Amino acid sequence: MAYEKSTTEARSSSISASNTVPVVDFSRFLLGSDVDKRAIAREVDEAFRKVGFVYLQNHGIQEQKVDECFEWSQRFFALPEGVKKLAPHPPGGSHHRGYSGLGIEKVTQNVFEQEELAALRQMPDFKESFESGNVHDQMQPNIWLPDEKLPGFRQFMEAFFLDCTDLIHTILNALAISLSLPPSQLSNAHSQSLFQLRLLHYPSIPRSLLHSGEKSRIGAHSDFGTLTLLFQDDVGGLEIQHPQTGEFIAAPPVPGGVLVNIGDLMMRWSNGRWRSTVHRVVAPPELKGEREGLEDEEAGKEMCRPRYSIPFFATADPETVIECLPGCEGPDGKKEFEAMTALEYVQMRMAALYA
Ligand SMILES: O=C(O)CCC(=O)C(=O)O
Ligand SMILES: [Fe+2]
Repeated sequence: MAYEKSTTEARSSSISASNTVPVVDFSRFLLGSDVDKRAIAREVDEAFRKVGFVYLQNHGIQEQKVDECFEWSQRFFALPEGVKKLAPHPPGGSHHRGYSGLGIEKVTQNVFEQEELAALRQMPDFKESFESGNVHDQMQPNIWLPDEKLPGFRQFMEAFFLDCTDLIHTILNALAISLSLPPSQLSNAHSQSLFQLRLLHYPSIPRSLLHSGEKSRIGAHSDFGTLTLLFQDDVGGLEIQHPQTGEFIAAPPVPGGVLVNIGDLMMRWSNGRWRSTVHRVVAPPELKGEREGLEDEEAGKEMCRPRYSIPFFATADPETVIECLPGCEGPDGKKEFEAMTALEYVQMRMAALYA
């Protein structure tokens, strides 16, 4: 099954994104001189200060591998439900691996009250997901399908995990350089690379259900780790909340680019210097001609295309004490957040996701 490449319509909308979310050519960091590296580190720092998101182009992960990952994702989600459930996500939020079917997860923003969470889960996100992590992660071991159900899937995901891991460590080096810290200081605090590769599938759904709010693709939330990479297909629908105006603005796919954003843990660590920006996935923009030839009634039921995305979540080593990084203090030396370990923080957030 071929992964369909971008349409002209989706490509043209990417122009508006670059007005809001900066696009940075990361090859100058990967291959450039020390002067180039510092310049790019400054650009990334500025993007994270202003928007919390940046598109990196020429990021070093081959486009063909990203395409292949989307193809595997499509193959996985096309399997019968009964097969996908042979790799079940365990109940609860402490072991975040394996397959979650439609309507299991409800992404929430800062809702820890049990009753309120229960109410929100009446309208779960209309998506299914598969999570995998580091092969050395003993706290959250991977949960794979029996290999014969999708031969090659596990091998590919384990390799892609390493590609994404390398990119995360390189971005962390850029961030350390931007703060004039020893270049590997942040990377060293992620030495165990206890990261999470997530395959997401938002099935086709009537547009009207997304518009009316009866169903959602992914509700407004911020990510809770340090950094997230986000690969998206050409469908669109991702929106980020503009930090100044509060308005949600489209963050469509930029061909060949990966979207990178700051999570809550990094926001705390940087004393609020880098923003953990709220984002969501809504109905995608309509393609030209999509409604042509439809009667009004049918048009109302018009289906949104299915969407696939691949987020990769990074977090710091569990024992890392997250307290204001040198150089990030407020004007009067003020630290906004109390120190806590990365583990304490992540456990608090996960518990709210799957109670
Ligand atoms: O599917 C997307 O584009 C966004 C996914 C996301 O924000 C998440 O999984 O945290
Ligand atoms: Fe997210």
